[in-house]
Amino acid sequence: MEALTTNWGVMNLERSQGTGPALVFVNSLGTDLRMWDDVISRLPHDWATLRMDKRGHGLSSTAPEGYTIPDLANDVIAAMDHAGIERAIIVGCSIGGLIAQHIALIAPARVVSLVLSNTSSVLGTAEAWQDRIDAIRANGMADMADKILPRWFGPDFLARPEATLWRTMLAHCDVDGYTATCDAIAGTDITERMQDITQPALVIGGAYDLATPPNVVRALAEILPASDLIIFETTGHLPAVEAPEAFTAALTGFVERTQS
Ligand SMILES: O=C(O)CC1=CCC(=O)O1
Repeated sequence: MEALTTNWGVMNLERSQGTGPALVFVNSLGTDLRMWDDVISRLPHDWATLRMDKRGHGLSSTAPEGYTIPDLANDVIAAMDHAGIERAIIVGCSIGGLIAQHIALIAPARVVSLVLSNTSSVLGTAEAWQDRIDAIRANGMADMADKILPRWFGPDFLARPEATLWRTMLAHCDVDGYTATCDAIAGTDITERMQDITQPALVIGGAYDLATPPNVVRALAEILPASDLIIFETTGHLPAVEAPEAFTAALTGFVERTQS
């Protein structure tokens, strides 16, 4: 764990050094950097990794509301600067994938390639996000966590005791941090700019994903100029948690194929 002081508060980072490829991991809404634990522990030991808790998530400070996805992309770039990582493979899940796409647009020289897990160029509708924000303000995160868990996980993982741990992570999320992040997602649609992302991309989906279903993920792969697509048959929205072996195999295969 490492603390990076920013103009909005302190960002929690974790990194490992290595002489191999550098990978930067960006997590989803309501999760913290632990979502990548079971992937990072399976990577070749000489690969360098960096991950962080977004504003209002995990051990990072909660920033005043009103920030955007480009602000969150600049937070990742600041973390890369701090870690001395000039170029990296950016691996993002859901909002993390949206942030990764923004990094490719605003700082293309920093991006070797993209791994876009369970994401799109636009996530949900502004109305649905406002409904979620209103519901959380009225009933709290624990109530929302019960509704979100079946969106996160396929039936196999939902039946396992570990699913409860992920519900707890979500239920403990800071309300202001979580809702400000929902608001940032609600204001974002970069579909028109996707042709400008020319780096190789691996797009990953899950057959049981209710948040970004396979048709949404497939459409993202089709719109990106250079992409491969994998749909996992047993997972939902968080395959890095549900099926870390398969996720890591797909990730390492892609990195080895596209490394330049
Ligand atoms: O919480 C959900 O419904 C799933 C999700 C949407 C954006 C994100 O990062 O996770």
